[in-house]
Amino acid sequence: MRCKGVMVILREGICPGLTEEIIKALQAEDIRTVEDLVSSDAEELAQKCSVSYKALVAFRRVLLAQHAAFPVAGLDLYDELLSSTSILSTGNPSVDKLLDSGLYTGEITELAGGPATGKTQLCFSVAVSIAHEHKQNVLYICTNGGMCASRLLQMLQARTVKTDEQTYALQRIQVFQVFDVFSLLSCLQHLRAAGLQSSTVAGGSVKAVIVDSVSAVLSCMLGGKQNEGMSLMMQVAAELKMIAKDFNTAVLVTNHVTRDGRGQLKAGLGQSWSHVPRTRLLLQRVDRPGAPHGLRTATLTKSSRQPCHLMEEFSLSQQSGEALQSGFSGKRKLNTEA
Ligand SMILES: Nc1ncnc2c1ncn2[C@@H]1O[C@H](COP(=O)(O)OP(=O)(O)OP(=O)(O)O)[C@@H](O)[C@H]1O
Repeated sequence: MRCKGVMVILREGICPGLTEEIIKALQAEDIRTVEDLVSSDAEELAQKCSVSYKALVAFRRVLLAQHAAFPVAGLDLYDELLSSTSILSTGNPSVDKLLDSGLYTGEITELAGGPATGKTQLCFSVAVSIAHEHKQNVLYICTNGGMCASRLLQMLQARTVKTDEQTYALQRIQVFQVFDVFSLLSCLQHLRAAGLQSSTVAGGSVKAVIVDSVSAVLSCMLGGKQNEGMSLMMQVAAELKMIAKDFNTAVLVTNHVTRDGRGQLKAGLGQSWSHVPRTRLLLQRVDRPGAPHGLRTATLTKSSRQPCHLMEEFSLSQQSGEALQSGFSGKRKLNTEA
């Protein structure tokens, strides 16, 4: 069951008939808040503080109506969650395996990795997969000038030869170019205020919001003595969380990486940001001799569903239904710390 507002202090005027005298009598029995009153045994309390049982029950009914949300059974809440959550394929089977089938709506997922590790290619793959396979809208916010429409089309062409299907899919991907944190924030605020809908030309709902990359506009604002960068970062985080929750949308962000004290790779933007994404994948290049050029690893470094440190290898040319060049993809255990 869920309740809200029950920590309200009992005071005169809060409920008809609840006089100062009665409040004092209740306080003498350690009943100080609405929560205390509604969770007490009315019969016992009536005897202890000489207030009529009928009056106490009436107070409880009024106060519950005023201060508590309609109670909902846990099972109903769970059913609601199941029916409203969608799992969206990323278009990359190896990455889907790590994410326990794909991106979950209502959550923020992060791709962290160094330069050219395939973050943008994977974002393209997600956009194409959602627009073409799921026939849903995607809002793609590009902060680093990395948007490449011809690459999106190339991925679509690998999925369908029908030009009208390619056109519809491209229409479902709305691209926003921003170049600093202020324009990112105002873009997110505008999209949220508009209910994510006004921006879609193809109709239908928005299933994913992609920000490639958050670190490109945030990392330059952090550090030094000023707290402004941290405050802006947490505002961006709050907007993304609200978008994910309020519109039941999958949010995908990309981040750079740094090294910790032991030289291990870790996602950038520091401790405060590290709590923002619910799931994080670390992308890395594969440099072993003879490895194909586009071979990458994805390692699960944060997850509430799967064991962390699971790793998959994949080829960048394998995205969104493209032909698999490397010829393998396998799950492994990695011995590094998140
Ligand atoms: N059509 C393609 N097929 C296969 N690989 C490609 C294709 N187009 C680009 N690439 C490769 O993708 C890599 C770049 O990946 P991407 O731009 O996704 O990296 P990134 O992690 O976003 O990097 P950055 O942080 O620098 O933006 C390059 O190595 C490039 O060779």
